[in-house]
Amino acid sequence: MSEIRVERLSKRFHETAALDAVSLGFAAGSFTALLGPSGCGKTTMLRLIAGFEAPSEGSVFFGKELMADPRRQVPPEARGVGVVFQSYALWPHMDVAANVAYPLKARHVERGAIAGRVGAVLDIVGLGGFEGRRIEELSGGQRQRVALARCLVADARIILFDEPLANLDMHLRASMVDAFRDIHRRTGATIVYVTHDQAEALALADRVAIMSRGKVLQAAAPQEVYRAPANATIAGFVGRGSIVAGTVVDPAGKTATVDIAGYRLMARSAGTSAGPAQILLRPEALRISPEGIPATVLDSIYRGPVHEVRLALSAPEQGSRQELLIDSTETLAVGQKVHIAASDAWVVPDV
Ligand SMILES: Nc1ncnc2c1ncn2[C@@H]1O[C@H](COP(=O)(O)OP(=O)(O)OP(=O)(O)O)[C@@H](O)[C@H]1O
Repeated sequence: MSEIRVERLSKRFHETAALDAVSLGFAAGSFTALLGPSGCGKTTMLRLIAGFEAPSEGSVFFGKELMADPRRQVPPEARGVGVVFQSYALWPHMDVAANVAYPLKARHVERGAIAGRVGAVLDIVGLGGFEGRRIEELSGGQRQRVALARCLVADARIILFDEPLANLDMHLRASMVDAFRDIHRRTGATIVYVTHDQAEALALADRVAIMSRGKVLQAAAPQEVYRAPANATIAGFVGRGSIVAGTVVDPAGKTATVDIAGYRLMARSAGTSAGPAQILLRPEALRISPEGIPATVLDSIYRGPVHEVRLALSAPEQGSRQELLIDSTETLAVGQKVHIAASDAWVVPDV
């Protein structure tokens, strides 16, 4: 059974509630990224699913089968789950083939069948022909691929990743992201992937679960988490952007008219009422225009094709200074006065 469901799952370590009554389903064959700041409970959730920790309260199901509750705990080795950690947990003195073959040997798979299976998974992770290499002779990325191959050889229907790319440089990370996507396509396994890197989560997963302080704040498709974050914490955590104070002038269902610093624009909303509101503006939806939100350039950093420009809103009635981030193809001078038009905006729900 490759569907996972956790129900009111809690884990306390002394006074710390590492996980706090979380209910979440992971459909068979889905790829979910658990995303959130350090200490929010991502690894704890993974360890409870794998069986390395027992719940304080609540339960873990694989399909209809109960894996764990406070009274019953199916041991990790009986759950049929593959786990890949950021520390590769390989045997450095053994060669690649021996490391990858380990789960098959533990299951007493016939010797003749092992070499073929090992060769096949090494091909999948791009290490065909590396069987005889010693682990100590491999780069970090290659080691991570061996760990992945060892997980795949066991044919697990559920694969759990705990920050598997955290120790790799940017270039290697990009190539491993491709490898993970490929593996998900090939195996159809249910994948739960822990990361605190939002770009990785958005690129890989078909669903992102944003966690904070032991709770899941929002679990939705990457596009939805980015375009329609359920609250200001998520908006600040996923993608670049600015949350500014505005006023909803006309709620009108899913497209509200809002006023920001005296300029009116249309904003998507989940249903809001008239009055003060927080508005999320993403840099790619903003541009310099003859008419728009009045602002002053604070600084400008060249980031490849565009300049990332930080602006102060000219809105004396708002009291505290409010900032806006835009991507501009033009070079702008510090202190320059401009107007900003927005092709998209989101009224952040009040929670
Ligand atoms: N074995 C433990 N004993 C005591 N406290 C723990 C233990 N494991 C985790 N915690 C605490 O539980 C909370 C959640 O930890 P967890 O490792 O799940 O967070 P995380 O989101 O994976 O963080 P990171 O991104 O830093 O790995 C933290 O406050 C942590 O200190």
